[in-house]
Amino acid sequence: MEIDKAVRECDDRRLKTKYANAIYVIQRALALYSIEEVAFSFNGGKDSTVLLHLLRAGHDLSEANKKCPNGNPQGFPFRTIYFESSSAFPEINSFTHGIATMYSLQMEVIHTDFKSGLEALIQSKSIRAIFLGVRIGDPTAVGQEQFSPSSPGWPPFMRVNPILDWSYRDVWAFLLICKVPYCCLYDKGYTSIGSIHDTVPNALLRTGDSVSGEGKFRPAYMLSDGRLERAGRVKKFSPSTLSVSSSSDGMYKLDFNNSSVLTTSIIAVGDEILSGIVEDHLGPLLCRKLHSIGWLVSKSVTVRNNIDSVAEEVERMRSTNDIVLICGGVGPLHSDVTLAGIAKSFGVRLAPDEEFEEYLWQLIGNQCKGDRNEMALLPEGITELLHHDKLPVPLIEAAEPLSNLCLEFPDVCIGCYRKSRHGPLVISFESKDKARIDSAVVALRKKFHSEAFSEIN
Ligand SMILES: Cc1cc2nc3c(=O)[nH]c(=O)nc-3n(C[C@H](O)[C@H](O)[C@H](O)COP(=O)(O)O)c2cc1C
Ligand SMILES: Nc1ncnc2c1ncn2[C@@H]1O[C@H](COP(=O)(O)OP(=O)(O)OP(=O)(O)O)[C@@H](O)[C@H]1O
Ligand SMILES: [Mg+2]
Repeated sequence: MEIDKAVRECDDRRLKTKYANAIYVIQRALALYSIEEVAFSFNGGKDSTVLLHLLRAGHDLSEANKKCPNGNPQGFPFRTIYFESSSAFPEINSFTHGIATMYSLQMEVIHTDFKSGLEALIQSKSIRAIFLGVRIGDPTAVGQEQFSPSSPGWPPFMRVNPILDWSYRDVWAFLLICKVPYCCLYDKGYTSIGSIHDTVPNALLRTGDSVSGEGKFRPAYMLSDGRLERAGRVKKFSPSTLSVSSSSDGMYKLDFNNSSVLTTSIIAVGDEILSGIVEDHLGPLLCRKLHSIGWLVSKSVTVRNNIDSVAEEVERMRSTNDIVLICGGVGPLHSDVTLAGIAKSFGVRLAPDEEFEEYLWQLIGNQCKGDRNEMALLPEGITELLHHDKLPVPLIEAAEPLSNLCLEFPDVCIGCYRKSRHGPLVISFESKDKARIDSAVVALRKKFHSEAFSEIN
């Protein structure tokens, strides 16, 4: 099967993992439901195009596992449903029908609304599970798992989401590596496609510096920050009221000509700021930058380096702001608890992230003594990481000895911070027992070369 071969032969480790997981979900579904009981919901969008080819591969692999006597089984065996609407883009309609012909899909075109169409399908066709190209980050994915029963009030069926954890980047890596056809709108700057009434090309892909009038757009796969996939969806704002451009300092600029101003809050994390040892320079700098691009900063606070303080503040702020910016405590040191606090406020786990792991691997490779997997933990559900070459993860070598030191001296409060991005790491000790501080300092000195320390007070 060409899809399986293309992915196996590519050198994109992350895509291989995502592919293997998606195939596993498909095969699980095919073990739980007979082929007559499943349907594939196809609408010509990029996510459902990925799913079409995964289903082709997944089915072939299942057949291969069953040692199909004819070798390569022919045809696409899944009932396919397409809710065709007069407000869909003509390019989407013709692509969907063209693909149905090209891959011999048994496609049923439904002209009713989703609920009635699904009701009829379930009653008359004994469908029990439907494959969807829903991904985390889609507004409709909230609360969904790879297997999620339909919502209350919907006809009863299992929603199967094999690409739930795929990022925008994974989708494009797959489509390009497998060299499969996709709808031509994606080559014209569309990055996520709804109806003709709510979808325009993504302004972040506009070529040249003009942000108004007719323009040319780069293809969807050129969008570097997948979190902005839906910037071309204009449900809440009419196209005339919002424009997005990127400025020379790399910040995105949103221009509104009405009163819809983005509200943001800033959280600085750091005991050293609250102890008055270090001044917070980043908060005021961010306030100036955000103000200059027209965002309203409603609050700027500093919290202590502990998971609950971070979680409580994030919880409070995220309900009243469009964007919450948090800085400090995101490194690899034992005192860096910001990510754990964010995870707690969203009620999710910290889980190893393959993309972050790969990034760390490229950054530190074999120098890393600790468990790379453990260092690449991020709140589960993050689908996009922004890469910034000038912001490497520093202090990795210091992380493991310092966390061991904390285990050896649980009664001493050991803090770490830097006064500036490139400044030395300051390690502070606090305890009522001066002798314990002295012992901890001696133990710390043993863990590093003497030249590693510039000053000891
Ligand atoms: C096969 C299928 C099953 C769906 N099941 C549900 C469901 O269980 N619960 C729900 O709220 N919406 C369900 N929807 C609706 C989608 O969540 C969503 O509203 C629809 O895909 C339109 O997305 P858009 O507004 O981004 O274009 C279903 C849609 C389809 C095609
Ligand atoms: N009109 C429709 N007919 C059939 N299935 C649909 C329809 N609309 C949505 N779906 C299902 O819901 C999934 C999620 O839709 P969504 O719009 O997020 O993704 P997409 O259309 O595949 O890609 P894109 O995000 O680029 O628009 C689709 O992949 C498809 O499985
Ligand atoms: Mg779509």
